[in-house]
Amino acid sequence: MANTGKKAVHFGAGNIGRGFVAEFLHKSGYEVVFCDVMDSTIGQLQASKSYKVIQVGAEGESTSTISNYRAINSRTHEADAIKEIITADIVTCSVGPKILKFIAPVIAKGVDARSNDAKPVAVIACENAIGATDTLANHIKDDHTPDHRLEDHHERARYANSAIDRIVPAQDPGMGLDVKLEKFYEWVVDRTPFADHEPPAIEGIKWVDNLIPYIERKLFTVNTGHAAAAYHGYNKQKATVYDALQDKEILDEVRRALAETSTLIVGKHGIEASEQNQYVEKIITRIGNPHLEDAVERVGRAPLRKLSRRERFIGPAAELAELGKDFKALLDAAEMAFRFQNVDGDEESVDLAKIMAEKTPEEVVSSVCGLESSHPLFPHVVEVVKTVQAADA
Ligand SMILES: NC(=O)c1ccc[n+]([C@@H]2O[C@H](COP(=O)([O-])OP(=O)(O)OC[C@H]3O[C@@H](n4cnc5c(N)ncnc54)[C@H](O)[C@@H]3O)[C@@H](O)[C@H]2O)c1
Ligand SMILES: O=P(O)(O)OC[C@@H](O)[C@@H](O)[C@H](O)[C@H](O)CO
Repeated sequence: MANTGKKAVHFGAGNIGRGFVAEFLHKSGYEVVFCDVMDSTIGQLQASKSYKVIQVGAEGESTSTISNYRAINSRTHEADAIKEIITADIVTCSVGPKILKFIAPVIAKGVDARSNDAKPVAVIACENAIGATDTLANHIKDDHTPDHRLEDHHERARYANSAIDRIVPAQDPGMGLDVKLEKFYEWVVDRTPFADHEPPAIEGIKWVDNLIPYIERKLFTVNTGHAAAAYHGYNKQKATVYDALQDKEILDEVRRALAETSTLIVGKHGIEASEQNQYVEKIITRIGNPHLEDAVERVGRAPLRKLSRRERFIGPAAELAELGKDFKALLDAAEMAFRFQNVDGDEESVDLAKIMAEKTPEEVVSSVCGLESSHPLFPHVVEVVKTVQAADA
């Protein structure tokens, strides 16, 4: 791809960062400056001129080569990262929703030092969370920008929420920087922050005026189904999501959970039931891709986040409970998530085990799931927690 002289700074050179975001930025002619905190990844990126993105699926394999990048450790070389942001066209990130607050200070300093005469930098968080860019923007503006610099902050940066969908499993360490992923992708971004400017030219982005139906449909179908398969699978000692879905009982659980979220999505967003059914079928095929080897531990990672109020189980179940509709399968999957404790390498699963051992069921539901005791879902989740605590005792 010809160099257009445009530059993107991307925080998080992990699976989706290298495998999807950087691939599309590269294809669109941007130089990509990766910012990460893992010396090993930064070192490999600095020592190489290119890496490969390998798409796998029933149709076979295809490969793209990513080049024209640099890399900075933004923790140890913060000043260098700030310098790059001052002259960047785009800042993206895929670091995980809980890490946004740690990258906010460096982005805030870079944005604050930009000229108001330049086009505002487009900031797009590519995380699995509703309103992730808003969360990042709030950290940047509220916690790291002086009050007197807020009034014209929008002259220096525009913040757009996004929904990003592509399954990128944990990579075999022998792969180096190369990334194996599925062929399918979807990247939907809110156009409204760019009403008075052209949005940045990035191949593959679908620009929309109302992102909520897209992000909710994605999170409550792809990620609800994925997580349900992973947690049921983990509890039946399955290694991968593919293995889990070969078990008819688990596949039924996934289908039941997605039937519940479909009721919500169809009713709330005016999506045709037949279109949602097709979407569900496509998701079940995608998460069951035998070529991906997606470990249940990766898909179940961070159970405290996944059991939280706006996330893939409690979020839709709470809305269904308010509507008097069925949410049983979502709570069956949540039960399996509560059982995802002390998993090797997963800090939140260790914290979850501690919380489950030390707190009353009511305290668990209010602190982990963020539900008020007056909410109609509350007593049902309390029963789930009681069951898991009794089994743990
Ligand atoms: N993997 C997928 O299939 C997929 C798909 C869509 C969205 N996502 C979302 O993308 C995000 C990242 O997921 P992933 O699978 O790529 O995870 P990952 O662990 O492979 O990558 C995260 C990267 O962020 C880096 N990081 C951590 N703290 C940092 C900091 N303070 N500054 C800069 N970099 C930092 C890590 O070193 C790592 O390289 C998550 O929000 C995830 O939900 C993932
Ligand atoms: O990234 P998480 O931890 O929110 O969820 C794990 C997977 O479900 C997720 O990474 C999917 O692979 C991805 O969201 C597909 O688009």
